[in-house]
Amino acid sequence: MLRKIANPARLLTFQRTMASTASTGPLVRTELDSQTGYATVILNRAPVNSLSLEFMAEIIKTVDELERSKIRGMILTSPSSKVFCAGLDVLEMVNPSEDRLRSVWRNLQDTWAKLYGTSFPTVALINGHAPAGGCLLALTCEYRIMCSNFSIGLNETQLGLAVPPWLQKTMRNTVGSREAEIACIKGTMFSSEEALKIGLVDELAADKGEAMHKACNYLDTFKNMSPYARSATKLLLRNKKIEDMKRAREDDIDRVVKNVMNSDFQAGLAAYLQSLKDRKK
Ligand SMILES: CCCCCC/C=C\CC(=O)SCCNC(=O)CCNC(=O)[C@H](O)C(C)(C)COP(=O)(O)OP(=O)(O)OC[C@H]1O[C@@H](n2cnc3c(N)ncnc32)[C@H](O)[C@@H]1OP(=O)(O)O
Repeated sequence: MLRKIANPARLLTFQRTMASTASTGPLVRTELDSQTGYATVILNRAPVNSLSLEFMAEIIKTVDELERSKIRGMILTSPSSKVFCAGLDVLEMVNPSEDRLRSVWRNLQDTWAKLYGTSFPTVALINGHAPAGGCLLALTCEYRIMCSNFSIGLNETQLGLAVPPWLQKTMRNTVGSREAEIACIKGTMFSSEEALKIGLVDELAADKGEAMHKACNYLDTFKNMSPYARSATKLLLRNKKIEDMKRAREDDIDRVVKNVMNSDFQAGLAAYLQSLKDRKK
C-alpha cells in the first residue's frame, strides 16, 4: 500500500508503509518530482542494502506501482554514503530451508526482470560499493552513474556461486563478451575508474549531487520523445532476454539449491563471513 504525501514544494513523497526489518522507516522509499515526473527510488535496508526475500518483494512492488503511476523516469540509489547495495543477503544462504531458498532466488530473478523490463527510462545512481547483486541491480538500469572511490562487479564466483546465464548476458550486453567472460569467471571487482573504462558504468561523478544532476540530464534526453516509441523499442530489445530467463527459471533455481545446499559451499560461506568480520579488525 502506498501513502502519498503532498509537500508544499514540487516534491511529492510516496512512502511505503510496510514495516522494515533492520532499517529505520520503509525498506524502499520513493520520491516523485511532480514537475519532471522522475521518481527517485531509495533502497533503505540498513546497514548495506543486502537483498533479503522481503526487501526484494518490496522492490518488485515499488516498480509495479511506478508503472501504474506512469512516471517519466526512475533513479535508483541508496541513502548510504558507502554502499549502493551489498548484493544478496548472505545470511539467506547460511543453512537455509530449501523452500525459503527457492523463494529467495525466485525473487532475485523477478527483481532483475521487473527492473530490466520497465517501460520508463532508468538510471542507477551508484553512490557506494555494488558487489554481486548490487551490480545486478545497476545492470538492470539503462544508464549507470557511479561516484568515485567505490567498487562494482559480479564477484559471485569468489563466494562459490555460479553466475546464472541471464545475468551473464546482461553483463555481456553492457561490457562486451570478452570483458564479461573474464570478469564473471574471475569474479572481478572493478574500481569506479576501471568500471568506466570497460563500459560497466557510463559516467563518473565526484559526489551524489553531481551524480543526481547527471542522472536527470540522461532522463531529460527523452523529454520530447514519444514514451510509446521509447518504451516499445526498449522492450523489443529486452523482452526476449526476460522470456528466456523465465523459461529456464526452474532449472536455474534447482542449480542454485544444489550449489547452496552443498556442504563445501556452506564451509566456504562460513569462511567468507569470517573474512568479512576479520577485515574490520
Ligand atoms: C538464480 C541464481 C542467481 C545467482 C545470482 C547471484 C546474485 C547475487 C549473489 C550475491 O549477491 S552474494 C552477496 C555478495 N556480496 C558480497 O560479497 C558483499 C560482501 N560485503 C562487503 O564486501 C562489504 O560489506 C561492503 C558491501 C563493501 C561494505 O563494506 P563496509 O566496510 O561499509 O561495511 P561492513 O562492515 O563490511 O558491513 C556492515 C555489516 O553488513 C554485513 N554485510 C555486508 N555485506 C552483507 C551481505 N551481502 N549480506 C548480509 N550482510 C552483509 C557485514 O557483515 C556487517 O555486519 P556486522 O559485522 O556489522 O554484523
